[in-house]
Amino acid sequence: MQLRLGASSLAADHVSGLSSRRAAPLMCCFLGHASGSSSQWQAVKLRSRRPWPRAGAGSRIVARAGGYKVAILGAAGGIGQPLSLLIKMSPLVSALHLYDIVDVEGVTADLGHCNTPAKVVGFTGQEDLAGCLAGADVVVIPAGVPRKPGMTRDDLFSINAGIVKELVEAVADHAPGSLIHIISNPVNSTVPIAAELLKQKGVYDPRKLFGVTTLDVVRANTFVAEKKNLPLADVDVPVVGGHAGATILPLLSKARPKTSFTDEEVEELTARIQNAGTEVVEAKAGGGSATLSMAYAAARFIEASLRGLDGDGDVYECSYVPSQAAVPELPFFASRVKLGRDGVEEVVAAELRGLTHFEARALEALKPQLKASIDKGVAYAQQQPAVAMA
Ligand SMILES: NC(=O)c1ccc[n+]([C@@H]2O[C@H](COP(=O)([O-])OP(=O)(O)OC[C@H]3O[C@@H](n4cnc5c(N)ncnc54)[C@H](O)[C@@H]3O)[C@@H](O)[C@H]2O)c1
Ligand SMILES: O=C(O)C[C@H](O)C(=O)O
Repeated sequence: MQLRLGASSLAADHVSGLSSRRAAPLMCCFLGHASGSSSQWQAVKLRSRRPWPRAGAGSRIVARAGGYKVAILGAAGGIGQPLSLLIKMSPLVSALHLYDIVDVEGVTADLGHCNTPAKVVGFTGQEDLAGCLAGADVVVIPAGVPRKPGMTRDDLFSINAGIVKELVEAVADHAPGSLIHIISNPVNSTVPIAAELLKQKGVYDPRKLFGVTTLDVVRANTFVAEKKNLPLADVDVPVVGGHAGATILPLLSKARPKTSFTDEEVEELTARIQNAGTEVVEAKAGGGSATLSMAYAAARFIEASLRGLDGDGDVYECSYVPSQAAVPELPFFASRVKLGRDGVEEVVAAELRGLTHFEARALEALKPQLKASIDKGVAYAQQQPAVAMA
């Protein structure tokens, strides 16, 4: 049984009591306690559906049944804590390593009392990074400062670039084969920074580097379901481009189920999805940015990645990845990707075909902004001397 958080989730069907692996998958969320035996987990069946796109004839689930090690860097923060809890609940995870520069001991002790199988170990201070990262299958980086009202994500660059640099260099040294999920903003620049640093260290595998943009999809699904009065679990809206303002491009014309929108609805929904982060920043009034919805979204993306590693042949999520398959002039772009045993197996570039006039115009408009953020990240990393960790 697997913890499933995403609309495009597909996993072992005994959660739902379905007898056939070919049966339509269910989106479930887990409630309450887990006794240590995964069969005792409670699942809420929200709906039964097949994710986009349809499974190919050869798709199948070959479960390694978990045993994965996930490391979370920045685990004591606003995102890190609820994310750690959600990952502690995943039966796919046997080891959960938590790293932060503060407060990690308390978080580790607290989480360690949950009777789910993953063993939680806390690490703090640079000298502990090696132990935290050794053998990690997935490394998640939510470390960094969040926005306050009036700031853009790019305003975080000067602080977060250095944090991401330090942590990615440690991943290169101690967990070079892991999948790396970057949450720290500005994602449009921090992912290019990571790519350059991994190249400098000689361990770059573009299939294994991800900017986490799942929250944009989660928001788009929620807002579209509300607007069109659709069952939440039915809705799947691809969001492409990047993760800041106008670079966030929801493709409403490609939403599932097929839905028609007026021009006003497209404009209103697109603007809401693009500004949703700011909506939360303003509502928190200086208390930070999205943490709970972000933890939910990151858990969904981690779970999808683990299912890919585990051999599930039908896992798709949107993510900001190093690939020019979708837009040749942009070396990083958020697309729907197929996740497999080695990370990205395929970038679904076809999704950018047949866009509406509105979407095509928005895509053209976002390119200079996204390119500038990519170039800024690359330039930063190229000016940095690489540091080997002990
Ligand atoms: N990708 C997205 O969709 C998305 C969504 C929400 C927030 N974010 C970003 O995530 C980041 C974190 O947000 P938050 O609300 O959790 O912030 P937070 O301040 O609550 O937590 C950040 C944590 O990082 C830790 N940290 C700082 N420097 C570190 C280092 N060198 N090594 C390890 N840990 C370190 C801090 O101690 C803190 O615990 C921000 O940059 C925010 O903009 C991204
Ligand atoms: O808006 C932010 O600064 C945080 C995050 O990128 C979000 O989209 O919520």
